[in-house]
Amino acid sequence: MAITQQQSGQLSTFSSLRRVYPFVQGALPLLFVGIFVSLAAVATALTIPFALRWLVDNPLSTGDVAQIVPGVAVIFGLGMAEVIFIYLRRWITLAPGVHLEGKMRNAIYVHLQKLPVSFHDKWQSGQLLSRAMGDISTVRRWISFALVQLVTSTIMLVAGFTLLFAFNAVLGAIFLICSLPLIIISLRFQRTFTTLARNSQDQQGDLATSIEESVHGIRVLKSFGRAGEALEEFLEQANILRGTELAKGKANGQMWFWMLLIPDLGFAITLLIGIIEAEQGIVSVGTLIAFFATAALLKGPMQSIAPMLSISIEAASSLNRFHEVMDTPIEILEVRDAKDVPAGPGELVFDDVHFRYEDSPAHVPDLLDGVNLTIKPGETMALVGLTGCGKTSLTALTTRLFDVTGGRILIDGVDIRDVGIESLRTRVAMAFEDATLFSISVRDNVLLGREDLTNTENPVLLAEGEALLQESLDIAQADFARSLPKGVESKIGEEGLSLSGGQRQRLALARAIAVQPSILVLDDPLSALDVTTEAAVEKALREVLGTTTALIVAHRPSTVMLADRVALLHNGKILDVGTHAELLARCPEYRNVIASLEEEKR
Ligand SMILES: Nc1ncnc2c1ncn2[C@@H]1O[C@H](COP(=O)(O)OP(=O)(O)OP(=O)(O)O)[C@@H](O)[C@H]1O
Repeated sequence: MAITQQQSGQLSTFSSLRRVYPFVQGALPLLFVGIFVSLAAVATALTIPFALRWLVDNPLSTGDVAQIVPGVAVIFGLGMAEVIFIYLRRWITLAPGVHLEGKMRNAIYVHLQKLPVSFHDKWQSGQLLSRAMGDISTVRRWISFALVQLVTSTIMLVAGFTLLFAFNAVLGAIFLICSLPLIIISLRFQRTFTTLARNSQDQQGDLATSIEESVHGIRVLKSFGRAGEALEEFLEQANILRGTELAKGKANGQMWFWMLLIPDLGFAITLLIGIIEAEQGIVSVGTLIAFFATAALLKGPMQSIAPMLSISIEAASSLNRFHEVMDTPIEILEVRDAKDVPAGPGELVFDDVHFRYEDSPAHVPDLLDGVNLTIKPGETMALVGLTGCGKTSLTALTTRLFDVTGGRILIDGVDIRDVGIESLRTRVAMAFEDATLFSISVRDNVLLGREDLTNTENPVLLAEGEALLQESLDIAQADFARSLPKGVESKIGEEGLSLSGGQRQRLALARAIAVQPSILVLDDPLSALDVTTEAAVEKALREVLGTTTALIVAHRPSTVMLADRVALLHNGKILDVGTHAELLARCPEYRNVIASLEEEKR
């Protein structure tokens, strides 16, 4: 999805930057200390011209050698103090930036975990990755460096110009007038650079997605001989980004050109008039030197406006991109003071359930258009239907990956929207056809849903976890895990890619079993297994399923055989429920579906 600039994109740079406050709040005292130290550096620097004036107008003009040495020593001391203050500022302001970075990254991670599956369906992972990494780092750089610098430069400019006016009002006014075009140039730069910065960040996100997708899908690309096309597409995106970066560089370069030229021009004009005034005795040489020493000090802050502005604009844009994710509401909400799912036998009821995807066109009827189905405690129900009829969608509703758009789902008589989501997801475990494993050990993958047995020091619980791990592996026929180089401690490659599809499915099944749920929802989790392994898994599963309520999406007739009853999903409704034999005998649509499943199998 191409991310379009949303509401937050229309905020001014200042309003966008202000939104950093909640994240930097805790580190504000340190930030203020940083600004204070920075101002001390400024004050020290601005004192040097006074010392210079004194040195030129007094000991140097009178030739009082005894006073020259202490005068020089004072100037040297002031210079050293300024260096130390600048060093301290850099050191002190590092911590608030790192604090903010951690806080923002944690916040976006937590929010991403809570956002509904529908959000993740719409957003490219590269876009999320670039917002969680690159954009947050940009904001950190702004806080640690640009913000303090900007505040210090502004104060230094105000104080410096006041001093210039105090030294000589005419020269001060000339220097100020000569510097005014910088404001117009800065405003023009801000307009151009805001758009460029935003485009560049979005394009970086698109590029990250492209890399992520080609790495993830490398097998498909290679086997279909599409690596060349993928490379071309990547190069095209990289070229677009290069163009934007070059445009940014050009805008920056132009800005720098004026930022360097204008103060120098102002300096030259003022110097010329200053020399004429000194000639005429209107100002003393000492005052003139002090004036230009101050003016020279102001060149730094003036010229720092360009880079500070560009960092600030980038940070504003990064904050907008960050908030586009953070502002997305968590649609799957818990009721206030949600209770745990009450202990019960595990009856699962779909009561006139309606469901449609957000982006489904208005004229299309609901995907699930009044599903009524009761799965009795301990019963195994297979769910069959033609491809695309909504079986996976129906299973996703049971753990509130999506919410029903009408009707309700009850567990032991309680609406699943009235209980805590965490509690719901420990009572209902799912395994999907597309088995996702994490880059952690086999043990941690299988016991993922059993924090109570892993995140503990208690030896009894740890032993229980070990026994459960072994049992789950046995039931899922995942014995291969024990022969991996480090057994169950072996770390699985990214998303388990170093395992075969069937091995991944078996570990995902073991993970669902290890939750010891009262309701098990399996979305065709055995599709990648050979017939013999599938039979072995089913035999072992039958023992577990004796006490567990199960809803199994079946794509193979053999999976249907595992069930006590079968429900046929047809045109958004449950058309019939019965044993395999009953449905075969009385339901032509069922015979049709079974025939198509057998066809697929061949
Ligand atoms: N996240 C989504 N957003 C929008 N539409 C979706 C989404 N997921 C699925 N769909 C659409 O909903 C319909 C039902 O999909 P679903 O995966 O539930 O069917 P299924 O019966 O499980 O299919 P299959 O048997 O092929 O696995 C399909 O037309 C699909 O394109």
